[in-house]
Amino acid sequence: MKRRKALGNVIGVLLLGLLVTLVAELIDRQRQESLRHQQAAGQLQRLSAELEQTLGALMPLADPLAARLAADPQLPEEELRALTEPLLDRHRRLVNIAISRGLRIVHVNPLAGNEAVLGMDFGLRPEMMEGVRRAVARRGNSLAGPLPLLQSGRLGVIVRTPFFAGGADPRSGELLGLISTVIDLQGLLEDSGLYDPELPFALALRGREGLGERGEVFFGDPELFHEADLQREIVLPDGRWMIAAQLKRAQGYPPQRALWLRGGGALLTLGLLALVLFDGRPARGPQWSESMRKVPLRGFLSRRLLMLLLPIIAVQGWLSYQAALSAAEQFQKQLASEIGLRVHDKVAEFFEVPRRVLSFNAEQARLGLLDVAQPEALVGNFLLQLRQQSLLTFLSLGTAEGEYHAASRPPRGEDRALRMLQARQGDGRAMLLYRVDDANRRGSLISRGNAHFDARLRPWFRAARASGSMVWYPAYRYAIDDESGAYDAMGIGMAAPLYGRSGEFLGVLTADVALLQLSQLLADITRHTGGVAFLAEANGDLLATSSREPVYLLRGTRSIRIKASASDNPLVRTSGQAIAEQGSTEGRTFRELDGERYLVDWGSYALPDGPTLTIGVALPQRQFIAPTSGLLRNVTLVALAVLLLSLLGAVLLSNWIAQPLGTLSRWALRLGNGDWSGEKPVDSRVLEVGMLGDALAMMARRLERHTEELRQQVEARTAELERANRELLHLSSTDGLTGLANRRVFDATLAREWGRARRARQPLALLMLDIDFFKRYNDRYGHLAGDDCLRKVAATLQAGTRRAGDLAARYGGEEFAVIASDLDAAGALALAESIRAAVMAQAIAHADSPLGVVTVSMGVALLVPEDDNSPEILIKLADQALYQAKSQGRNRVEEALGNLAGQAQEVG
Ligand SMILES: Nc1nc2c(ncn2[C@@H]2O[C@H](COP(=O)(O)OP(=O)(O)OP(=O)(O)O)[C@@H](O)[C@H]2O)c(=O)[nH]1
Repeated sequence: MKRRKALGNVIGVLLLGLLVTLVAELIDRQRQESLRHQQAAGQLQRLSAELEQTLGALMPLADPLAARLAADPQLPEEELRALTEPLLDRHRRLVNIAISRGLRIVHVNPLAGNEAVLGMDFGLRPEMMEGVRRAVARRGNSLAGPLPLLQSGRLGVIVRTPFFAGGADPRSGELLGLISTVIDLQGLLEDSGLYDPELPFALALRGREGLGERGEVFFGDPELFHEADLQREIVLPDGRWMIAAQLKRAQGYPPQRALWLRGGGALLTLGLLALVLFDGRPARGPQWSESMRKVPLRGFLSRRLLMLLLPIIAVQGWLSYQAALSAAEQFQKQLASEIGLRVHDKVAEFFEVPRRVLSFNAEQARLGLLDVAQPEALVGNFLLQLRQQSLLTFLSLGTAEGEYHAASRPPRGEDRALRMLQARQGDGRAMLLYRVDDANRRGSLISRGNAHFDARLRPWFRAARASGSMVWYPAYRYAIDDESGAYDAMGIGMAAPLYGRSGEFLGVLTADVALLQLSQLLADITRHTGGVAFLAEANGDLLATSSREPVYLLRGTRSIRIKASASDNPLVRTSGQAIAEQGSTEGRTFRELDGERYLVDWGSYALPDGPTLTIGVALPQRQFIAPTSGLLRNVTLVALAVLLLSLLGAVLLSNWIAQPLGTLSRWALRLGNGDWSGEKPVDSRVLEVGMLGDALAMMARRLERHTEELRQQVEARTAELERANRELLHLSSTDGLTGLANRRVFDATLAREWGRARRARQPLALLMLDIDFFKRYNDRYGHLAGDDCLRKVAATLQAGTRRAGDLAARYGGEEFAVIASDLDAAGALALAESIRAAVMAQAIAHADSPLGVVTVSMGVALLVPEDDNSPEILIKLADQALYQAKSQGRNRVEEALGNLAGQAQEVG
């Protein structure tokens, strides 16, 4: 029975352990799943933003060309080719560029494979007119498609850039034509990371012609829109696309997590099993299986409560710990993302400066508001702009003759007053640096720099010349030989070629920012984080670091770029190496450095129309660990507190339950031992305990009453028994007829008195008495009268023997005997005589007796007990004497004379 119960407990615990483990695993799986969902949502958001950005960067691609065509609509085919060629070269996702005059396409690049497009009229292609109309109505870029491309059958989106008749306000002019830039959609998706089989979700896109959810599905499985896990909107310049994502099936639960969880569950189960198996039993001993040791209720309850509470607390603690970990993880990612985002914003803001400034100036030049022939006025204008743009380092013009006119803010040194730089042909293109006063007037000459500065050899000039349009040029070291080293820095910026009315080349405008400024911005962002942020080119060459280490080395006049993975700053170097190892354009990883763990987070940033850069951020993990460890510590403390409170609660509760029961059981024990004193010791408010106390009290009262009754009954019965015993004793020692001692008592008394007399060496007398002619009496008066006569003789005998040492007994029939101690012969004879006389004196009528009354004959014997005599001899002697009395006439006393005399003499 007990064994079966123990087996049941073991099975119960195993099932409980299994259940707890399964539930914990289920919760963890769900948590993992929701984490995966969150991560996917974040990834989709990032990639969608990337797509928006990539599209956004491609949209204004044809703007400079449009500006050029607006100014000069009749450019010959070769010039058109020269203008479109660099665009196609720089942007690998461009499939072709087509230019229409009015609505008829007059130029397409490349021509090979696109011959069908040439001469095509949009007016005759209604499916294309929609996008064209939108662009014309907006008087700006519009995104059309996606459409299957005539050439490849692949999907392409088309940016329609209309251009209008020029003048002061180009917005009012009539439509001159359109530039159609065809972009490969799949390539676009690849660039933004959306076309990647490794993505954790499947994708579909809808919203052809920017119609959003009303538009057709043009990419992926349309079904996805019905059962999407995630949806997002992609905002286009004149419409929307919708993106739907469905999470791919999980690759399975991480086996390590399962191992941990199941191991924990198994340990918990083992712990519980140990508690159950050794609950209240000695660990070993012969009685282990025979009997269950009794355990106090308090201990029993405490253990049971703990058995119940411990798994709950353990599971609760574990879940809280996991939640805290997850919160910490979220916090960590959020912080890293926030800093990444701020860096990203700053970088975007930084690179927007040269683009904005240059676009403005190029537009001014196109409108004839900047006159290259008036360099003084031009530089004055530049200085004004420089004052408004604190990030701008250079705004310059390089003329077709190699002259140089610039306004500048020196990136280094104490003296940051604006400078005016000029290298004129008249001066042999010697570089002169002047300080500029607040009114933008030329001040003192600071330095004579390069002896023969030729703007045409500078990278910005060459880039603009090569592209024929506004273009980013690669980062380069400034070539201003300033003695104070104020220009010992690198710059990056945009350059745009300027053309005259008749298309003649006038020079190159450039707006440039010193990368030192960017380093400063990055330093501001990461100042209190203990980490670094840096910007590098796609090949890893550093552009700026928040730690402001040099980003290039000088070898003579040559500058050698430093890669992030070779930076002097160990953290930048470690991060650069991590990024190089991973080889992806964005990612997140952890790296150890000097015993500190860092989160390295990087992403790519594509300059609009320019190169793609890498933004890296490395943050020490203690930044995240501090709040996290606080959280974890709190969770652990709370779990411990709950554990202690549970222990205390279990003990208190057990005590509270066990204490009154203990008192009651001790009381019941006292009651069992017959101690009725004392009142009910417990007055509990708990119904069951109260009832038990009342029941025990009632039982005690009943038992007390019952015991008292029993005691009284026993007392009465004992008294009765004693009386009966006494009566029995009396009856067994008394002759029923006469009330004298019977023969048994006579025999015992004689033996006892004989012994006593022998010890005292005193004589013992025996008197034998027999009624004379009693047969006759019976015969005459009847047997009843005979009995009555016997009683009367006995009463006389009793009355005559009142001494303490005398015993009168019925010897048998009508014969009586008297034992008399302490009497000599004379006394014995006298006693006999008095009895005889007393009987006769009673005068009981006896008609058949010679005297007419009842008489008695008596024989007396007396002996001092010796070795040669005995009680039997004494009886015999008395009997002989009686016989003599009978034979000598009756009614007389005879003595056993011979012996008696001798005896008496001896005694006397
Ligand atoms: N009524 C009555 N008679 C008894 C009792 N015991 C003995 N007897 C009678 O006593 C008589 C004794 O008679 P016997 O021994 O012959 O002697 P006796 O008639 O007394 O003559 P002696 O002794 O020679 O004088 C008998 O007849 C018995 O029946 C008794 O308890 N009650």
